[in-house]
Amino acid sequence: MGNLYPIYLNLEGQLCLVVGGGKVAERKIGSLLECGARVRLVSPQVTDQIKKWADLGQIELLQREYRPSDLTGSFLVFATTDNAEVNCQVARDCGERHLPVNVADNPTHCSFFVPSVIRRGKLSIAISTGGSSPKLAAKIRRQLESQFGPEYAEFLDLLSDVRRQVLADVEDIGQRQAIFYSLVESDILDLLKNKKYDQVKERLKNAYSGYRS
Ligand SMILES: C[C@@]1(CC(=O)O)C2=NC(=C\c3[nH]c(c(CCC(=O)O)c3CC(=O)O)Cc3[nH]c(c(CC(=O)O)c3CCC(=O)O)/C=C3\N/C(=C\2)[C@@H](CCC(=O)O)[C@]3(C)CC(=O)O)/[C@H]1CCC(=O)O
Ligand SMILES: NC(=O)c1ccc[n+]([C@@H]2O[C@H](COP(=O)([O-])OP(=O)(O)OC[C@H]3O[C@@H](n4cnc5c(N)ncnc54)[C@H](O)[C@@H]3O)[C@@H](O)[C@H]2O)c1
Repeated sequence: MGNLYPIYLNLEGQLCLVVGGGKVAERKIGSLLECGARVRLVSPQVTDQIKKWADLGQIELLQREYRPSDLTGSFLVFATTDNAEVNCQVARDCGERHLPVNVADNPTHCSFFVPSVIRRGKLSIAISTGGSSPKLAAKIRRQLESQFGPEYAEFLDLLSDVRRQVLADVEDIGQRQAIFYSLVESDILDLLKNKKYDQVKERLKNAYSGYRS
């Protein structure tokens, strides 16, 4: 396998098919729902949590064995059964239809892997070991989790607001770059971490008040 190409997908409203309804399916469905995907699940047996999602109308449940026609309309496919042959058939069917497929028990049949993810508001950090060791990916996630605290979510919200304002107010590209640079390099993250919000306001005011066109 060569280098993997990392991308961030917008799954809002997109139909994702999950084949199999066990522990792995439950984890994949949880993260798909967090991203606003529509989930169709096909599996004779399902976990209690999956049943709950179906009862609440949060996912579509087809409680039977997989058929190739289940793939119709899918944007992404996850083969998570405990039957290697079924998973392999799903991968083949997806290959014929040029559909991206994740196969839980066989990295060589995956056209994409699911990474381990840290989220802090709009910041997301994804970690993959190219299928070599999901356990190491999870360990690195835990290490990074302590390094990137909740203040990053607040910082990004501020940066996003300021960015919109600066793009509207400051015509000169050089000046805009200088403002963005000074904010990113400032001590605002530390101030947020220590809840010194008055000083944060001060920093923001100083950062771009002199530049208005
Ligand atoms: C990151 C994460 C994302 C997610 O699934 O949400 C993820 N696996 C996670 C957890 C996890 N995985 C496994 C256990 C059980 C404990 C253990 O056995 O270690 C646990 C639970 C735990 O660790 O507690 C075992 C396992 N995983 C795969 C196989 C099959 C194989 O390798 O052949 C087997 C062996 C089965 C066996 O032994 O029979 C395959 C894949 N798992 C991947 C991703 C992809 C590669 C990612 C990369 O590039 O690194 C890939 C290739 C396909 C895919 O699923 O996308 C998530 C961590 C979330 C987090 O905690 O942050
Ligand atoms: N990728 C990962 O992150 C990861 C992690 C752990 C384990 N695994 C592997 O993934 C596989 C699934 O693990 P699990 O713990 O979720 O298994 P599980 O036993 O909890 O669930 C298997 C599910 O597959 C369903 N199923 C069986 N045949 C089917 C068919 N023909 N059509 C549709 N659904 C069918 C069953 O009804 C059941 O719901 C195993 O092979 C395991 O080794 C992968």
